[in-house]
Amino acid sequence: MSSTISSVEAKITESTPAAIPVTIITGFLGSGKTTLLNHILTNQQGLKTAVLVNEFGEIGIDNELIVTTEDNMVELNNGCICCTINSDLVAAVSKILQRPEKLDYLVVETTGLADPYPVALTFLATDLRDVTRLDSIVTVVDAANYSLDLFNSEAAHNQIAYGDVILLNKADLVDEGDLDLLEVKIRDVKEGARILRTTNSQVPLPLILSVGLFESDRYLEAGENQHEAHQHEEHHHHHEAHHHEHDEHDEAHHHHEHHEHHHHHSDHLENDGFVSISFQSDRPLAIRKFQHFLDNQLPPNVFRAKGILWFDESPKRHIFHLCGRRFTIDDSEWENAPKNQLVLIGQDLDEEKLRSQIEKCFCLPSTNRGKGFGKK
Ligand SMILES: Nc1nc2c(ncn2[C@@H]2O[C@H](COP(=O)(O)OP(=O)(O)OP(=O)(O)O)[C@@H](O)[C@H]2O)c(=O)[nH]1
Repeated sequence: MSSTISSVEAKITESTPAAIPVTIITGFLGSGKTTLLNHILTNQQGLKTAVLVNEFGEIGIDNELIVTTEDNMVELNNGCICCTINSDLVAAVSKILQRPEKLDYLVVETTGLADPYPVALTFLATDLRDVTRLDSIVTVVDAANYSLDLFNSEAAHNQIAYGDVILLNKADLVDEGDLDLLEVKIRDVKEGARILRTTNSQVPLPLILSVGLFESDRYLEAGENQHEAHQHEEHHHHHEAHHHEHDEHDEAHHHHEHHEHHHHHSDHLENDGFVSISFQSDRPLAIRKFQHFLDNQLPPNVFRAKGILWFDESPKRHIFHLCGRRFTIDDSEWENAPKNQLVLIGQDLDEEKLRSQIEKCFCLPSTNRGKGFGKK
């Protein structure tokens, strides 16, 4: 480590005695980020932890799925926090820090399509640097869907490249040999990566929080060279720099090359071609029709879906997750009036067709439920 870098680090430490440690949780769609967040919130005892969640999709399903009961969660649903040094993110964090109660830790969960680099930079290159200390970037990898991630998304690649700790999650779904192969692939993207194998993101918290793993020098150097003059293009620059770092690796190389020519800041809002379609209704779904939709109509380009579902046949609140080709539906209890909320995320989706197919899964309004026709 050069003396310049050490002095930059020393300066950061010195100038921020009461800085709140921040961990960024990143990882591709459905990899287990919210599961990790819940694990942290449940087990980080005695510490006041605030969470900031950025979700891809118009309806925030995650706020229904995160275990916090206190008013310590902030959602940023309008747009992707990864796109730039983001004033919304700065404002949201500043607001959390201004609360009267003392805060011990901040965890930021990015969307599955976010590049963690600009998120990290937002903590390093704005006023936040005086009040926060970026502790680590934790990347959750879905071991059952990994190659697909890498193939389809530049963000997925960067999440691994910038992860200080990488959780090889969903180890229960993959056999040992495949996990070994995956580790090799991940080390191709990030040499010397700290990889931990997990199921349900259950990692001992001392291994990921307050670990001081984040190497601010890498980010600050990039900032010095490229960021100052073109604040809005740091994302682009980053990819260029990153490209050089990894151009030995064919998969990553092709991938990056493709984006390098087409990547422009505003394009990134399209999130590597992923789009989300949201559905809400206060009519119940017919279980057989929805099952038929899942089994026979759901196209393979829907990569991720999540929802809080209400079935006509069941008094329960059902939590629906689809990651790749696998889906689960779990039971819980309604705390509010039942309704349906569903988000589908994928590439090249035929929105009109999907909307019409889902619409057909809802029950016709019945008179004894007292709802008018077409009521939404
Ligand atoms: N079998 C299995 N399922 C898991 C594991 N970890 C998480 N899941 C499930 O995977 C689904 C997605 O998990 P989330 O934690 O919501 O994933 P996420 O990364 O927050 O998803 P997005 O916010 O949509 O990107 C849920 O159904 C989880 O219960 C695991 O280790 N094994």
